[in-house]
Parts: sequence; C-alpha cells; structure tokens
Amino acid sequence: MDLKDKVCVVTGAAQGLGRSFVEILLRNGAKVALIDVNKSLGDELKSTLDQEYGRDRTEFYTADVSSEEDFKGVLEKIVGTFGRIDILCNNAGIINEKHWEKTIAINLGGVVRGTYLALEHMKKENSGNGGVIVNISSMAGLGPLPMAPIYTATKHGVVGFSRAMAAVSKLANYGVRINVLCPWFVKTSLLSVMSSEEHIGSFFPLKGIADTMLENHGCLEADVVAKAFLVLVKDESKNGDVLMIDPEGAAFVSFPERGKNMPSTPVSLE
Ligand SMILES: NC(=O)C1=CN([C@@H]2O[C@H](COP(=O)(O)OP(=O)(O)OC[C@H]3O[C@@H](n4cnc5c(N)ncnc54)[C@H](O)[C@@H]3O)[C@@H](O)[C@H]2O)C=CC1
Ligand SMILES: CCCCCC(=O)CC\C=C/C=C/C=C/[C@@H](O)[C@@H](O)CCCC(=O)O
Repeated sequence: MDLKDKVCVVTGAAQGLGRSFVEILLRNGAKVALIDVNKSLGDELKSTLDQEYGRDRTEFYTADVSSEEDFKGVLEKIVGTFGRIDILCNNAGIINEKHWEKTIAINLGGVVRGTYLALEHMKKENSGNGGVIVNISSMAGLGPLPMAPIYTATKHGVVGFSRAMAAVSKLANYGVRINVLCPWFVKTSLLSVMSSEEHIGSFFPLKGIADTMLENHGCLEADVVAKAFLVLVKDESKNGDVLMIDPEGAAFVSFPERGKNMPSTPVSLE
C-alpha cells in the first residue's frame, strides 16, 4: 500500500506508541487524524506536527474511545474533513487492575467500537475504499502477565476479535484488512504505571515478575515498534495476521488453523 495522501486515524495518538505511529505515517506521505482523550497533549502535538509537516497534514480530535457518542461523532467529523478513512490504528489503552471495568471498556471496548465504526466508512459495500485496520494488542495478548490479569484478558480479546473480524471481512468482501500488533515492553508513560499500586491493585506484590522480564530482556523504543506497525499497514498480503515484536526482533505468530489442532495432551474421561 502506497501511503501518499492516504487518510489515517490513530487513537491514543497524543504520546507514546500512538505518537510514533502518527509520525511514521506522516513520514510516508499520509494525512493523519489524531484522536486522544488528553486534549492538552493532543493540542501540543498538533502544534509540533504543524511546524514539521504543515498545517494540512493532521488534525487533532479530543475523544474517549470508550464513548460511542464521542467515537462515532469524531469519525464522522474526520470523514467530513478528509473525505475518507483508509487506515485506522486502534491504539488507545490503559493499565488499571483496580478499575477493571474501565480497562475493559477502553482496551477491548474501544478496539471493538473503532473497528465497527470505521468499517461503516471503509467497507466497499458502503461505497468505501477498503483499507486496513491495525489493532494494538501486546505480548500479554499471547500469554498471561500474572500482575495484570484484566490487562491480559483485554489484550487476548484484541487478538481474538481482530482475527475473527479479519475472517468476516474476507468472507464479506469488505476490502478491509485487519491485523494485530503485539509489542513487548516499550519505553512510554504507560510503563511507569506498572510501578503504581493504584493501578495494579492487589496484584502489586507480583510486580517483580515484570521487573525481572525487563531486566532479562530489555525494553523497546517506540520508533522501533512503529516500523513493525508499518509492515502491517503496507503489506497487502496481511489480513488476520498477528505480528509480535520484542528486543530480539519481530515475527509473525503462527496459530493452528482450528482450535482442535492446538498442541494438546489427550485426557481419558472414563
Ligand atoms: N508501553 C508498553 O510497554 C506497551 C504498550 N502496549 C499498548 O500500546 C498502546 C499504547 O500504549 P502506550 O503508548 O505505551 O501508552 P501511553 O500511556 O504512553 O499512551 C496512551 C495514550 O492513549 C490515550 N488514551 C487513554 N485512554 C483513552 C481513551 N479512553 N480514549 C482516547 N485516548 C485514550 C492516553 O491519553 C495516551 O495519550 C496501548 O494499547 C498499550 O496497551 C502494548 C505493549 C507494550
Ligand atoms: C502490566 C504491564 C503491561 C505493560 C505493557 C505491556 O503490554 C507489556 C507486555 C510485555 C510483555 C508481556 C509478556 C508476556 C509473557 C507471557 O507469555 C508469560 O511468558 C509471562 C510469564 C511471566 C513469568 O511468570 O515469568
């Protein structure tokens, strides 16, 4: 996919991984609509990007991805301004094991909502141009992080939902690819939350597990993760694919074709 003049939407765009995704899309010639609940950070980034790329390459919209009214309204504004949506990155996410309903509403609900709402504008049966949706999961979407069971559940949900929706899109000829990115730990402000008992709650005593993982394997820079994100955007052969990235590199995850083919140990029920 050539990104020149393509219209991209990134949620959680004001900082961290979302900002890196915005910047790599701009460097590849795209226009980007930034969505974030943090207005001050979003306005600040928009001003910075205007100076580097010009005022017409980006717009910032304040919205909460867990709100149907917010997200639906902002996507309609984006289509009104840019005329179309070619690429969506559902990136917004939090860690909060105490207020776990909020975590589910943002990390999984926000991805589901963004995918469904964007498909209404993107799918070819609605006179859309097709395109690609990249949902941001985590390596915790592939295996459990004991200190964050709810976060783990939401990230597993993003993987399962995205793979299922990729199959729907193919069967229904939406013309929209749907892929998943599963990063290891990345140096962003989200990581600092890991040291907050307020966010980890009763699982805080297990924090040492993550500390050991970081000590043993290191931490990624956001701009390296953005290169993996770009692979999922540009490679038009990728639909329903899951790309993981850690300090040793990036690799596509292989899943058995059917659940029954999972590595398993037979059990007698006699
Ligand atoms: N930092 C890490 O180690 C990893 C992060 N991820 C995932 O990457 C994504 C981005 O994380 P980071 O950049 O690290 O976090 P971050 O905390 O640096 O940035 C997240 C952004 O999302 C925004 N946001 C939060 N809730 C929102 C909502 N309801 N509506 C709209 N925007 C909202 C925040 O204001 C913030 O600007 C998340 O989904 C996270 O789970 C995945 C693997 C590793
Ligand atoms: C709660 C902090 C989340 C920070 C943001 C992330 O999403 C980071 C995720 C990074 C790595 C996750 C790796 C998960 C690995 C599991 O498969 C399992 O191997 C972990 C086992 C931990 C242990 O008991 O050693």
